[in-house]
This record gives sequence, C-alpha cells and structure tokens, in this order.
Amino acid sequence: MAGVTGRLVRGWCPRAVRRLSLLLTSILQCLSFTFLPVAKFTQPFRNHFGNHCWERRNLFCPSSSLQVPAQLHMSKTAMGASQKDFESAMNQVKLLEKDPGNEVKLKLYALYKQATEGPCSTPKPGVFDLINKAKWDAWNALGNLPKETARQNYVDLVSGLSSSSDSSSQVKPEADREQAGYETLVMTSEDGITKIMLNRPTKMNALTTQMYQEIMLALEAASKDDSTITVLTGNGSYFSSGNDLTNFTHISPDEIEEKARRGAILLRDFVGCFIDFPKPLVAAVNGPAVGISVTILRLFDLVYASDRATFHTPFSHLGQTPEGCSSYTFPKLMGPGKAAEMLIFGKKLTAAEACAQGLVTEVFPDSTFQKEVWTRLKAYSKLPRNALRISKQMIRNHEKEKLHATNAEESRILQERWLSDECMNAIMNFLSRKAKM
Ligand SMILES: CCCCCCCCCCC/C=C/C(=O)SCCNC(=O)CCNC(=O)[C@H](O)C(C)(C)COP(=O)(O)OP(=O)(O)OC[C@H]1O[C@@H](n2cnc3c(N)ncnc32)[C@H](O)[C@@H]1OP(=O)(O)O
Repeated sequence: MAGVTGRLVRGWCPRAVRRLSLLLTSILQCLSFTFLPVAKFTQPFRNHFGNHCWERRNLFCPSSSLQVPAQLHMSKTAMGASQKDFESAMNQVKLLEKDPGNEVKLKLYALYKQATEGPCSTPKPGVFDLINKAKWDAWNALGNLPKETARQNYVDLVSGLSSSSDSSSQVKPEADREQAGYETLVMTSEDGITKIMLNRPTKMNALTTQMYQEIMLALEAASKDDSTITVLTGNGSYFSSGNDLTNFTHISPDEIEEKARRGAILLRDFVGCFIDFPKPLVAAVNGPAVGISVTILRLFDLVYASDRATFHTPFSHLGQTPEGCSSYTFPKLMGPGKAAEMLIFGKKLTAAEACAQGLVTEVFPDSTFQKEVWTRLKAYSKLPRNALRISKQMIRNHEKEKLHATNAEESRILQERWLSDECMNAIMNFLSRKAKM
C-alpha cells in the first residue's frame, strides 16, 4: 500500500486516480451493453448477405491485448475494382463457408452501403436499437469516402476473406499462400506492391497496442517478401486518429509505471521498424491523420495525400510530447518555427499546407486519389527492385543513428509524461466526452 501511495504521490494525483477509476467503471458498465450474446446480431446480416453457415459471435470483440494473430493471409487484391469485380465480390460473400465475425460483417455492410448509396444520410437509430445503430455507426464512420473507393475496399476485404476460407480446401500458388494472421489490418500483395491497410474504420483506425504489434509483424513480413514497394494506408474515412486513447484505460494505479515502461518499449520498437525498413515505403494518406500517424510520415519515402487529409499533432493538448522522431525530422524539414506550430501548439495542417512544408510529396483530389496513386505506384513497382532498395538505404543511412537516438529519447520522455496529471486529465476529458454522449 505504501508503495502504491508513494507512486501516486510521485506520479498521479490520488483524487484524479479515483475520478478516473469511477469514470472507467461507468464506461465499462455502458460498454457491457455491447458485449451482448449474439443470436440477435447475426440474423440481420444474413438477410443482407444470404443464408450462410456462420457461427454466432459477439458483435464487438475486446481486442486490445498483445496477442500475436491466429491466422493471416496475403491475398491478391483488386486495386481499381470495377462494377463487375464488385458484383462478383458480392456473390463470393454468399459462398463464404466460415463466419467472418460480426466486426467484418459490419465492415462489409458499411462498404456495401457506401458503394451503392454513398455517404450515410439516414437518421441515426435510437440507442436501444442496437443492431441498426451498430450498422448505422459503421456506415456513418465512412464519412465522405467516395463510392469507388468503398467498392474497391469491399472487393479487397472479400478477396482476403475468400482466400482465407479457400485455404483449407485448395493448394494455392506460392505467391498466394497463407502466411500468418492479422485482426486489425488487411495485408495484400499484387503487382510487386504489398499493401498494409489499417482496418478499424469505425474507430478512425486508432492504434491499439495489438495494432502496433501487427503493423510491426506486417512490416517484417513485407521487408522479406518479393514485392518492390510497401504501402501503408487506412480503411474508411481516416488514415488514422493516432494512438488509441483507450490504451491508457483498464490500468490500476499500481500497474501504471510498468505499463508506461512497456508502452515506451513498444513505441521505440514500432518507430524503429520504420527507421530500419529496407524497401521503398509509401504512405497513401486517404483521410485525416492524427498524432503518431503524422509524425512517422517523415520516415516514409513518399507520402501521397488525398485533398481531404489533414495533419494534426495535438501532443500538448494531451499533456504529451512529440514522437516518431518528429522532434528532429520536423524542424529539419520545415524549420523550427513551423515545426513548433505543429508539435508544440498543435496547429492542424491541410494537405496543401503539409505539401508546402515538405511533409507530403503530392496531393490528389479525393475523387481520383485511389486511382491515381495506384497507377503511379504500379509503374514505380516495375523499376529495378535492387536499385530502388539500395538508393533508399543510401539516403536513409546518413541519419539512421541520429534517428534511433531521437526515437529512444522521445520514448523515454513520453514514458514520464504518461505518468503526469496533465496527461491523465487530458485522456479523462476525451473519455468523459464519450461517456456523456
Ligand atoms: C500507459 C501507457 C501505455 C500506452 C502505450 C502506447 C504506446 C504508443 C504511444 C504512441 C504515442 C502516440 C501519440 C498520439 O498518437 S497522440 C494522438 C492521439 N489521438 C487523438 O487525440 C485523437 C482522439 N480522437 C479524436 O479527437 C476524434 O475521435 C477524431 C477527431 C479523430 C474524430 O472525431 P469524430 O467526431 O469525427 O469521430 P468520433 O470521435 O465519434 O470517433 C468515432 C469513434 O472512434 C473513436 N476514436 C477515434 N479516435 C480515437 C482514439 N485516438 N482513441 C480512442 N478512440 C478513438 C471514438 O471514441 C469513437 O468511438 P465510439 O463510436 O465508440 O464513441
């Protein structure tokens, strides 16, 4: 007890901890509504997708543990899906033998609606109409995602599901063979390009600890596969809303120091993977980016952005400090004044502003973003692979040591920040905003 109290006095104010604990209890009580058994949930999806032999599952599975994924597939993907591809994907969905789980079904539903009807404009169902609310939320979360992008994402998702369910009954060609499993990403490979797509669109692709782990595994796999270029992008309306602030919840006061220590190691390892990535790495920033999803961009070789994207690093607002090597790369890139506006004062940049500062390589209209980016990348992927790889490493090697040192220092400072009242109060504010809604 004395040890716990000591830690509280040093780090977290006890009143604030009690407040957080009460708040979390009430949030958990609210959330327990969503972990309902599920017979209720499957039927409406079957109505839409046909009568499959799907098991009953929970609609939302709590998935923020540090598990290594159970199964994963690398599948071929359609990067510019036609109406025919889309219709064929709809037929494939009906033939799936394995229940893909309610989370995936929600994504399929949302993408289908977006692809066929455009942005959600129907009234939000009442709070007790759980099924329709979940479906509405999933569709609404896609924002103004263009119909053609939704169609393509639908085809990509179905293609992944089909190859995963085929794998038990067929031997596939080498390039298509099942590799491992991800729950929070979709990883596909085609035409010399490996695409890693962040796949929590209803949470704006906020990064859970599981997601950091899966991205590291995916980068490791991509660094060794036979593709020429690796691309990171987001599913839905956001590129990513940065660190998932619920990473800070479910922590008792006596665990906090250890969690912060492990969080700092996770952060250092995660950013380290981008510093060391050996092949050309491209970010296709499909929508707004927040926090760490902005800072790491400087570690990419190309950053293509939709004109809908924004770039926001509200670290001070969260009682936190810069990471992703941005305390070194941003001032070097845009000068100390502009870097201070972003990193200290949290100024949000438009895509055009980020391009003017050199953070973004090129901006494309949202309506043609996917088509133009993938056409460009397909052409680049035909260039001699080894030359691309060696040139990238020549550019990166000048400052690798400095980047690793910066990364280690930023992670160390954040470890301390996470124990501060400023940080905890900011996270409480975000979570209580949710609890009030
Ligand atoms: C002890 C510590 C261990 C920690 C280990 C961590 C290791 C690595 C740390 C790396 C450091 C990184 C720092 C950062 O990235 S700082 C930036 C953090 N991000 C934010 O502050 C953004 C917070 N989100 C928002 O401001 C808004 O959600 C947003 C503007 C993005 C969108 O607003 P909008 O109104 O359009 O949509 P909603 O808010 O309704 O969002 C829809 C649902 O998604 C949930 N959501 C979105 N973003 C996050 C997030 N970052 N964390 C948690 N949840 C998020 C949101 O709550 C909604 O969920 P519900 O539908 O369930 O309400």
